[in-house]
Amino acid sequence: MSPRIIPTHFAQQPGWQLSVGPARLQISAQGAQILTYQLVEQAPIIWLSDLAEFHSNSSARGGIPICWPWFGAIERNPQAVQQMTHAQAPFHGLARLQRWQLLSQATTADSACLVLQLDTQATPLTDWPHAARLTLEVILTAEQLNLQLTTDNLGPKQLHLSQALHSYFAVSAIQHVEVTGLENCHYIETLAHWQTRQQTGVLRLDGETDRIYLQPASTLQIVDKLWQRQIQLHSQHSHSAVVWNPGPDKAQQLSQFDPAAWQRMLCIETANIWDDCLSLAPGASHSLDLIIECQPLSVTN
Ligand SMILES: O=P(O)(O)OC[C@H]1O[C@@H](O)[C@H](O)[C@@H](O)[C@@H]1O
Repeated sequence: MSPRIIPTHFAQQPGWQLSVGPARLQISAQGAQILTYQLVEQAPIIWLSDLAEFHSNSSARGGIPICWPWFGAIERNPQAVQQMTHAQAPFHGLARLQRWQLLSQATTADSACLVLQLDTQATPLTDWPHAARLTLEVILTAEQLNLQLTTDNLGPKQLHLSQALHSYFAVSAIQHVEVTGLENCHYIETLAHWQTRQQTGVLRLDGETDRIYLQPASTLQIVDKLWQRQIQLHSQHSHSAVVWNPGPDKAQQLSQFDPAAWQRMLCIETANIWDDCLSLAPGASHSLDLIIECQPLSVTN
């Protein structure tokens, strides 16, 4: 079957289903949020909560929400980012709360490409009165998912922002997973007074984890021994990454989240945060690139 893009809905939210060879992807116009990504007859690569809800003005739990024009709590961002909005600013910014516009869609013999846009000059954001264009280009092939998130500063002043592609990955069981590519990196331990620490060896998770890694390798891997597979994240123009898992206690408080689901997911968020925030002069633009691919462990190890 040749590559396809089919319009669909997630509850009342418009979206699209992309298929290329064995690769399947679903994306919603709400937040330009990728909801699912997997290869047919294999376990999902991107995790979507069984309890996910699809509403306007909010994001579904799972997939790849886009955090922009700030990441996390506004007060944890540099002053310059904070000054672009007000104190009541919602967690993870405004982009995931908006419905994005479809700019283009196309297929080739071996790919499907969809481009969504949020233009704050055409449709101003009341909590962030600046002119910018945010564009997500999604290119799906049989082997890879390619994402490019571009910010263009359309206004007359410097733009200061933080952002992340907040990817939720599916894992067999969190205790059987290792993350490589973070060895020796410094990280901010947000669960211990935001202290700076240093990673020794590969990362194994055994409970709540919420860390900002600084200067990670450009390729990170989730090595899943039970599922005998490796998910690779190749990034460009990102020098920070968040690793998040709610663990058993926080899982009970999360919206749209089965309390046991923390054992089956892991977020690795490809980011520009902390001392990696963006500062864009008038007319300047920045593209954050992420390629996700999944291979059997026997091929790579
Ligand atoms: O529930 P939200 O707003 O989608 O956020 C989920 C998580 O997102 C992560 O990026 C943060 O590091 C966590 O602290 C946070 O809990």
